[in-house]
Parts: sequence; structure tokens; C-alpha cells
Amino acid sequence: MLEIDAVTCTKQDRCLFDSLSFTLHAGQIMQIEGPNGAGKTSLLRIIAGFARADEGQIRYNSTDIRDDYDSFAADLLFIGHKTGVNQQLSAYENVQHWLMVHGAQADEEEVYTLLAKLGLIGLEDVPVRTLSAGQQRRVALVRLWLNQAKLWVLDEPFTALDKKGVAMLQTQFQSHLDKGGAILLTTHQDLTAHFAQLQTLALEYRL
Ligand SMILES: Nc1ncnc2c1ncn2[C@@H]1O[C@H](COP(=O)(O)OP(=O)(O)OP(=O)(O)O)[C@@H](O)[C@H]1O
Repeated sequence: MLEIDAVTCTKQDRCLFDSLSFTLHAGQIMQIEGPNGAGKTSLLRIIAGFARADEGQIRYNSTDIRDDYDSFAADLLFIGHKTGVNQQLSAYENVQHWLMVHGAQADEEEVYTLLAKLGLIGLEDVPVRTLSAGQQRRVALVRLWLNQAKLWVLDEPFTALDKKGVAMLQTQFQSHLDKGGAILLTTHQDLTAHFAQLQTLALEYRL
């Protein structure tokens, strides 16, 4: 599904990674680990096509993502450190916005059921900026339940979630993998007990 081929990235005269290669197949989850500043976010942004590698190629279904970015983007769900939630809008309004952007359909009852599942009922009409950090993260993650994208690229998705939130997210990951999706994520959470098919990639802090 996704091939990272000899990718090199240098920032501020420091080589973060050099000639990095790996493959992610349908049904697989890969965790990128490493200390602060190692280059995890930089790698995710290159893979998502938001930044250019100094060298190397990212292929999706055997095609360089730059040759057919629209098809790649249609299959990609990226949730970064900055979660992409509109802070001025309510959770409900954010969901309506994402549905429109992704051309997805969900009736009002489905939206409310999802918001209830994520513990956001009673909070769905207030501006997101007034919610707690964990509640804001839950709003950002609603997209994982709404989206048909096959490839999820997620930067620290567990940040600020409580234990129940972490468990719910892991269950949703498994459901995505079972349907043939693939997940690439950074997290400091130990996922080894939860995903038999977990692959890990450790980036070192290079001087
Ligand atoms: N836009 C940029 N311009 C210059 N340097 C950058 C830029 N983005 C990242 N860097 C540098 O690249 C290095 C790697 O940053 P990156 O955010 O990829 O690390 P990370 O492994 O995700 O770290 P963390 O665990 O703290 O989130 C850092 O030293 C950072 O200062």
C-alpha cells in the first residue's frame, strides 16, 4: 500500500534520517518511536505530502504520491499535532464541516450517536475552545469514525486522552485494520499488547 523508499531529511543542518525505507501493507499498523526532536513529525509530514524529502520517494499503490496527489489525498486521513479542529465552532459544527469536506453522509441521529460514543453529548453546542484538552482531542478524533480513508497518519493521537479514551481509540484502530486499512502513527504509548501486527520504527536523535 505505502512504500517509503530511501527518504532523507535534513533540518537546520542536521540529518534527521538518511535513506530510510519501509513498507506498510493493508491491515498493518506501524508505530514510529524516538526521542523529542528525532524527526517523527517531519517524517509523517513528508509521507502525507505536506513537506518534501531531500531525497527519496513516497509511493502509494506503486505510484509516486506527487504524480497523483489527488488520488492519494482521497485515501489519506492525516491528524497532526495541531488537530485541525476549528476552535470557534462547536463539536457538532466541526463534524458537519468535515462531512461536507469529505463528501460523506451522516444523518443527525448518526452524528449525535457518534458524539455520545465519544463522550461529547451535552458539550456538542459550545465552542471547542471552551472544552478540556482531552475533550478537544476527542472532537479531533471524530474523523476516524466518519472517514472512508484507507491510510491513517496520526501524530500523537492518544495525547490528553483518559484510559477510556485510549481503549476506545485502540478498538477503532483494530476495526480499521480488520477492514483492510493501514495506520502509521507516532505515540509514546506502548501498543505491543494490543496489536499483533504492530511494526515499530525507531528514529534516533542524530547529532
Ligand atoms: N519547519 C522547520 N524548520 C526548521 N526546523 C524544523 C522544522 N520542523 C522541524 N524542525 C526541526 O527538526 C527536528 C525534528 O523535529 P520533529 O518535529 O520532526 O521531531 P519529533 O521527533 O516529532 O519531536 P517531538 O517528539 O518533540 O514531537 C527538530 O530539531 C526541529 O527543530
